[in-house]
Amino acid sequence: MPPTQEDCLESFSTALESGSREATFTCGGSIPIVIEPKRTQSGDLTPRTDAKVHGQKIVTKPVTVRWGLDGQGRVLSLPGRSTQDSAALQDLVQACQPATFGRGGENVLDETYRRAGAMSTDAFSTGFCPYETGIIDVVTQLLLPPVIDEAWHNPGDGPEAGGEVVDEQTRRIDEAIAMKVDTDFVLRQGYRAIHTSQLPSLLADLGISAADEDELGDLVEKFDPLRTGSFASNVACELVKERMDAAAAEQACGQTLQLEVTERKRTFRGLRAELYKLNVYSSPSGMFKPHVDTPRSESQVGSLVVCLPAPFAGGALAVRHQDQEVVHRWEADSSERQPAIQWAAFYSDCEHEVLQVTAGHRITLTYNLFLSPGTGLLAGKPLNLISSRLPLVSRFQQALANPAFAPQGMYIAFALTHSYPHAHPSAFALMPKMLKGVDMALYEAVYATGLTCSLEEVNEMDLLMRADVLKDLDRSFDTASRPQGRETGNLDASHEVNSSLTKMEVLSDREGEPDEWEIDLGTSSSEEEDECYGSVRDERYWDLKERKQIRRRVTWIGSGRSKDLSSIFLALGNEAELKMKYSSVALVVKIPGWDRRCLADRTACREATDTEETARDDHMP
Ligand SMILES: O=C(O)CCC(=O)C(=O)O
Ligand SMILES: [Fe+2]
Repeated sequence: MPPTQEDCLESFSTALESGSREATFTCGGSIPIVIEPKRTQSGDLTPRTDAKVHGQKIVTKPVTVRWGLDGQGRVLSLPGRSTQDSAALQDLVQACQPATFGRGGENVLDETYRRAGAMSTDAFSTGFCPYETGIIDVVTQLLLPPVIDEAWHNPGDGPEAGGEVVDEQTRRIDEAIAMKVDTDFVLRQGYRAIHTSQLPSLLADLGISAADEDELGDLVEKFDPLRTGSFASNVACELVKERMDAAAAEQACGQTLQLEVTERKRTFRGLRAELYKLNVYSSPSGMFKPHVDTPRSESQVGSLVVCLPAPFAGGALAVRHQDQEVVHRWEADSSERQPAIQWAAFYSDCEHEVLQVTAGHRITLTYNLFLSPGTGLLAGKPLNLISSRLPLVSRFQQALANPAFAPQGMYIAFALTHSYPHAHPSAFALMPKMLKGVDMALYEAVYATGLTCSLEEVNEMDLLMRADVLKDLDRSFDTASRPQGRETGNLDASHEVNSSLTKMEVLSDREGEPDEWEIDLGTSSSEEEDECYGSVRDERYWDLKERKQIRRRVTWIGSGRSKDLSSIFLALGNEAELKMKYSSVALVVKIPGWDRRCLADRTACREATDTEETARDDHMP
C-alpha cells in the first residue's frame, strides 16, 4: 500500500528533526601562542603569524591590547609574563565600564543578570585579528557552508536509485580501505584511517583510473579541510566515490573532470567580522545569564567570542539551540605550557550564557558576524551541500509521486528552527541568503524539488501570517508552471522565492488590540459578526479574518519548536536595539494537486498509477 498523506507529512518532519540535530549551530577552536615569535633583523615579526598554510597549523603571537587617553596610553601583552603585565591587566580591568544589556528595548545595568566590565572599540585597539588567524575561514565554512544546486531528479541519487549497487560498491571500497589501514594509527587515535600518501594505491587497488595531481589535490582539500593528512575510513570511502564518479564521467564523454562542472554550480557565502566590545568577567561573580545577541542589522548571522590568554577559572560559555547545548570551556591557568587563544562562534539567535567566573579575569573580544558576498577563495570544499542528496528531497519526490498525498493540492508551512533579524520598515531583503543550518537545508530541498515556496514572518503565538501569502504562491506557481526541474540555480534573492516580511510588530501582538482579537472569527456566522462589530468592521478586521482563514488552510510542520525562546528574544539581548528584531519565519510550500503533478511529470504519474493499480489488484478477492 502506498504511504498515506499522514505518513508523508510525518516523514518530512522526521527528516527535519534529524537534520536539525546534525546541523552545526556553534563551533570553536584554539590557536596556540608562540611566546617568542620569529623576528627579522630589524626586529619586525615575520611571518607575523608563522602560519604553515598548507598544514593549516596556524599559531599566533602574544596579543596586545592598547587603551588610555592621549598621553596616558597603556599597553598589555597577553599572556602576561611579568609583574608589570599583571599590573597592566589590573589597570585594564579598572578602565572598563560596568556592562549593560538590552531589556525590553532599553539598555539596563543589572548586575544580577550580567556582571562584567566592557570597553567600546573607540577606547581600545588590539593586535589580534580573527582573519589573520584563520578563524573567519573556519566559521564561514561551518556556519555558512557553500551550497550547490543540482538538476532535479538527478539519476543515481536518492535511496531508490540503484540502492543495492551502491551498497555493494561501498562494501568493496570499505574492504580495500581496510587492507590499507595502519593498525598503529588505529591504536593511537582510536579510529580507522588511511594516510593521503596511500590514496593513489587505494584507487589503483579498486581499478579506478588515477586522478591527475590537481584533481587529487582538490579531493584531498575537500575531504581533509583541516589538512590532518589522514582520512577516517568513511571519509576515504566518500573520496573514492567522488573519484569514481569523475572517472565514469570522463569515460562516458571522453572529457575531463566532472569536478569542474560542480565547481561552477557552487554558491559561496562569506562572513565579515566587526569588532564589537572588549569584556572582562571577573571572579568571584562575573557572569552573563541566558540571552540572545541583539541583531545589529538584517545581515547579522552570528557572534564570535575570542578569549584572551589571561588566567581564570569557571566562566564556561554554554550555547543552546532547541534542545541541544554545547559548552565551550576555556578556563586556563598561567602555568599552562602552551597558552592559546580560544574562540567560539554561534548563530546569534541561539541562546547563550556565561557561567560564573570563580577565579581570575576572563577577558574576551566579541565580534558581530555579518553576511558578506562570498569571495569564492575560501576553497569551501569541506561542507558543500548537494541539494538532491538531502534526505528531504527524496521524501518530497516520493510524496509527489504518490496519488494519496495531497490529491487536491495543499499548502505546507515549515516552521524554521532559527530566527532572523528583520528591520523596520524594509522587507527581509537578504532572504534566502541568510538562512542558517537546517533551515538552509530545508529551503534547498524545496528548491531542488522544484516546488514553489515563500518565506513568511509568522506570529509564533497564533501562527498568523500575511493575508496574501497563498494568493501570491498560486500566482508564482502559475507563472513558473512548476513543479519542474531546474537546470541551474543560485541563491539570489531575486529568484522565485517570495520573501514578504514587511511590517515589524515587536510588542506582544495583542496588547492594546480591540476585543475582536479574542473572537474566533472562523466560527462566528455573518449575522453574529454584524451584531458584534457593526461599524468597527474595518480593514484590519478583514485582514485578521483572512489571516485566520489562511491559518486553517495551511498544514504546519514543526511549529512551536523555538517557542521557549520567544520570551528571551523579546526581553533580553546583549544590547537594546529598537530598529531590529528577530522574526519567526515559516517556509510556506505549495503542493500542487495530483492532476497538476501528472501534467508536470507524466512518467512519475504513470508509474505511480501502475503501482496503485497493482496494489488494488492485490486486494481483489
Ligand atoms: O563572553 C562570552 O563568552 C559571551 C559574551 C556575550 O554573550 C555577549 O557579550 O553578548
Ligand atoms: Fe551574547
